[in-house]
Amino acid sequence: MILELDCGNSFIKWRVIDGAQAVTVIGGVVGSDSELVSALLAMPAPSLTHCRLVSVRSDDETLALTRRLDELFGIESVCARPALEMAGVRNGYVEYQRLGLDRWLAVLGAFHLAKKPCLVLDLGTAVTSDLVMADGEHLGGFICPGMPLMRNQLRTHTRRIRYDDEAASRALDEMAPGRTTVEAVERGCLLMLRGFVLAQMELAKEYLGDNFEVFLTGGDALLVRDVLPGARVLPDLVFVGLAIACPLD
Ligand SMILES: Nc1ncnc2c1ncn2[C@@H]1O[C@H](COP(=O)(O)OP(=O)(O)O)[C@@H](O)[C@H]1O
Ligand SMILES: CC(C)(COP(=O)(O)O)[C@@H](O)C(=O)NCCC(=O)O
Ligand SMILES: [K+]
Repeated sequence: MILELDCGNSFIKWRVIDGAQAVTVIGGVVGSDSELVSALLAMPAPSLTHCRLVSVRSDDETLALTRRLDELFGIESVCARPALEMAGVRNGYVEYQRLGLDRWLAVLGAFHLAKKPCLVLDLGTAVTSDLVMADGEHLGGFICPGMPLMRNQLRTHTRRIRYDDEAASRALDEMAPGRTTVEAVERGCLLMLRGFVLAQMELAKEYLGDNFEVFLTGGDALLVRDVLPGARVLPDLVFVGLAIACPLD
């Protein structure tokens, strides 16, 4: 059994796959290392043999987690590393090491699945967009704040915008002009996000032509699915790239 981890800025996405069949046995989303450990300890006897992971956290944080996994389960972790070129994709960053590893893996996964030009949108703490041409050349991309960052900026940098997360989730049931603060902020931020992804579609047409595939991933992917009807929504896209970047055989 292989443990796979995608350590983002807010959450750790984890899953255990049966190495032989590459079938997901169990998985989830947790908020901390300790929650991950609890979830893993609660699993019904899954003998973990390997771990592979991608992290956009600090090296110290990542090391602390891999040490704990080694202590508890006796498994060594293989971490995805930056690369200039891999699986037919050429990293477009001026300094390839600086491209977020979650972005790199999502791009590798998308190009592997599409085998044609791709626009990759990842909606997490931050929202990222990456463009890849037909020949695998990664053109670079864009980063903007995601929903959690937008709402938290408003809540912490104004005096009178205050509401809790539970109210926030209800506010998006409709998109009419907000009649409460929570509705006004949540719907306003969501419109910004939708505007961003639509702008990316226009850019992608300009740079990639008309025949490109759109991939949508990250915890908030579903919030913009309506405005991107042709997009492939793949919550596990980073894991597709992780398997390419860290083969275990
Ligand atoms: N099961 C879930 N647990 C946590 N967050 C979730 C879940 N489903 C959707 N989300 C949303 O996903 C967002 C975080 O996305 P994610 O891709 O995990 O971010 P990151 O990779 O930056 O940690 C949050 O804004 C939250 O609204
Ligand atoms: C842009 C990101 C913060 C996105 O992180 P996430 O929202 O997935 O937690 C991450 O990919 C990152 O730290 N990138 C390094 C900077 C860059 O890609 O240019
Ligand atoms: K992201």
